[in-house]
Amino acid sequence: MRKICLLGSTGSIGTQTLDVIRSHKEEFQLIGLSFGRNVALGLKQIQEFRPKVVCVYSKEEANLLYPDLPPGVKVVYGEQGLVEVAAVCEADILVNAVMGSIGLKPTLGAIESGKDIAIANKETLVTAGHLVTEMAKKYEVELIPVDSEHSAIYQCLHGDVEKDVDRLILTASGGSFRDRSLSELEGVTVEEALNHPNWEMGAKITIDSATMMNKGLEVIEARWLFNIPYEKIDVILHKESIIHSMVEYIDGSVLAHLGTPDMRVPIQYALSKPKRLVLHGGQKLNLWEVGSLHFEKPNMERYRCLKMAFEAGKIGGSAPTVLNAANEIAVSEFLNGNIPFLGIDQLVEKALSDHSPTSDPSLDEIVMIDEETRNKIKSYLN
Ligand SMILES: NC(=O)C1=CN([C@@H]2O[C@H](COP(=O)(O)OP(=O)(O)OC[C@H]3O[C@@H](n4cnc5c(N)ncnc54)[C@H](OP(=O)(O)O)[C@@H]3O)[C@@H](O)[C@H]2O)C=CC1
Ligand SMILES: CC(=O)[C@@H](O)[C@H](O)COP(=O)(O)O
Ligand SMILES: [Mn+2]
Repeated sequence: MRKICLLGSTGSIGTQTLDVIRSHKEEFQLIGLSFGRNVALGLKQIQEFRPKVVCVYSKEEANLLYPDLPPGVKVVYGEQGLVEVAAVCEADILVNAVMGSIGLKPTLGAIESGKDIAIANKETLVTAGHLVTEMAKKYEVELIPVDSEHSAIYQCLHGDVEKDVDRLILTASGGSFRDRSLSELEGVTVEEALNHPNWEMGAKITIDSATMMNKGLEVIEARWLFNIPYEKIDVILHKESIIHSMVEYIDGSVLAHLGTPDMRVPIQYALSKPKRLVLHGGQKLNLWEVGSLHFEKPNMERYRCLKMAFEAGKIGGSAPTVLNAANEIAVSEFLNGNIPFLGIDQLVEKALSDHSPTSDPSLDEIVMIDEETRNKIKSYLN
């Protein structure tokens, strides 16, 4: 029985993780969970799964929970609470499915307490990949990818990444505006941007897919998860999202992972690997129905966020921290209707050009630079 702690239980990845746990009760037990402000859903989850410890956004949400809380459930809150639930609870594995760099400290805390990390929360690896991977090595825990592309690569990897692999090839759907030119993006609405062609996901990642910042963050995520240089990471447009990513070996062989777009597959594999379990309610891939698959080289001038992510990744140090923090705020401003869609990459570009990167930043430096960047973006808007 694998004991699981889940951060971000009310979100897209969180609810699908609970589906997996629910459908394999003989394999998995939920020990701790966290959510933010969705008390109504969070309470139902607590009543169903009876975790020992729960973290919510603030004291306000904790107070809303108390009257209906089953006996024996401990409630904590805030950033410190997230670290506590991730580190203290007696789980074997942490599923980190919160959105944003708020996931960094709980990840480090869980690693220090010896838990493996099933990581969906890519922003944590983007903002501080060097710290997370160093610490995982030190405490001998595994970082297991949940992101579909990285899970695909993980499943295609055999042998020595350094010696045998020529390239990782990340597939990209192109997002909601893939059939429009840059000039056609002026005035697009939040609703249009949230209409992803292949995946149903949380709002922030859906906007990231539309700007292709998602793929940029995934390039940086791949660099850290697989300890591979940027020169060996490529992105290819593949509009069907059937091939989830590929590994090209030095002998020219390319291994790919295919499947219908369903995040429960990589979530379940991260929890059960190397064992494979039946995906209850899943749809098998029917290639006759799919018919053909398409591939295209992305135009870096069209997908400026992807270009900036490659550049920031190659600069390294604190540059990816700035890229990520600026993007988190810019996306939230777009979702709140305060800036146009095309304002997102402009704000990220400005934040990067105003920053002098520090090499090998410490945790304190990362936290400071992340906060400074968020404030800077808000000041540009004022
Ligand atoms: N959705 C997907 O298919 C994929 C997602 N990912 C990655 O997984 C992560 C989660 O994505 P997704 O599930 O789509 O996101 P959602 O927005 O759907 O869910 C986010 C979860 O995090 C909680 N949360 C958000 N902010 C805070 C905070 N400040 N403090 C505590 N909890 C918080 C939310 O709580 P509440 O709603 O209760 O406020 C919710 O439970 C992201 O990093 C994303 O990039 C990666 C691959 C695929
Ligand atoms: C499901 C998943 O892993 C997402 O990150 C997905 O890849 C988004 O799709 P695109 O970024 O390719 O549009
Ligand atoms: Mn992905």
